[in-house]
Amino acid sequence: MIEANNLWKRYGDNVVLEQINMHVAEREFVTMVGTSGCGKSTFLKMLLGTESPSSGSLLLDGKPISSEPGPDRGIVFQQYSVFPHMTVLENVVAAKAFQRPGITGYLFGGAKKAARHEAAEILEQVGLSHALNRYPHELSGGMKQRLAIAQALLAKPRILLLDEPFGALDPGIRADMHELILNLWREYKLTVFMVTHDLKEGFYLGTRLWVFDKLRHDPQAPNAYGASITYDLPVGQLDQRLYQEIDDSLRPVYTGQSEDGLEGQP
Ligand SMILES: Nc1ncnc2c1ncn2[C@@H]1O[C@H](COP(=O)(O)OP(=O)(O)OP(=O)(O)O)[C@@H](O)[C@H]1O
Repeated sequence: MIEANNLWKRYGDNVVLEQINMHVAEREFVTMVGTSGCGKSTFLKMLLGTESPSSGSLLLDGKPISSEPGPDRGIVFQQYSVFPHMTVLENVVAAKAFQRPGITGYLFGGAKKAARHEAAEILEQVGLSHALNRYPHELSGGMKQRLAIAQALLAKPRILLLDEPFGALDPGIRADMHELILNLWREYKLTVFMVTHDLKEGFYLGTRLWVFDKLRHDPQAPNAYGASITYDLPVGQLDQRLYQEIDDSLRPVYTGQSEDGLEGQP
């Protein structure tokens, strides 16, 4: 469904990503980890279509991903991206209105009624039916992310892009969100790409885990080389030593070597 062929991304002299090659089939759940600034969000933005490759190709169904976000792709960010002056229901109805090409964001009559009905249905699926008339400031962090997920799902996307969506949530709430996202992934038959800083979360949620890291590094010119996908693992095959190796590679000071034991097991 999605493939990258020798994909590179540069911002001026800063090589962010290099030599990315991958194939992802429909309905996979890819989790992505890597040190801060290594280009994970940039990669998601290329999948969304708001950034484009500097060279190489990124294809969806064999065609280059268009430079506009399309209804087949929805995204949820870590920062809550909802309209503060609208209720939960209005937020989702507004997301629906903005989906219509060439429209200013207003719906009238029958279209508005249908949108409200659809919005209420999707809000029930994400567990917010009791909060339709609340404003975002009256919601918890987890509830705000449920709302953002509802907005992203509204267009019935095939691909859901998640950029650390649970990074700001407490562990208990995160566990609830994990169950929600796994249920939605199955129910909506989604293909998911999710960035996380939490390796355990990556292994728990994904069918496949990618680690982004630099294959080559020049201390004199830190921007000369970009990150690639250094591990591409089917998640069912977790090995303690490998887990530790990846965990070590995600620490701020990357030594490249991991000779120590198996402390900090998942
Ligand atoms: N629009 C832009 N213009 C110039 N440089 C950019 C732009 N967007 C990102 N970058 C640079 O690209 C690099 C990768 O950024 P990106 O946000 O993709 O990293 P990340 O792996 O998602 O980081 P984090 O885990 O901290 O969120 C950084 O050096 C960043 O400064």
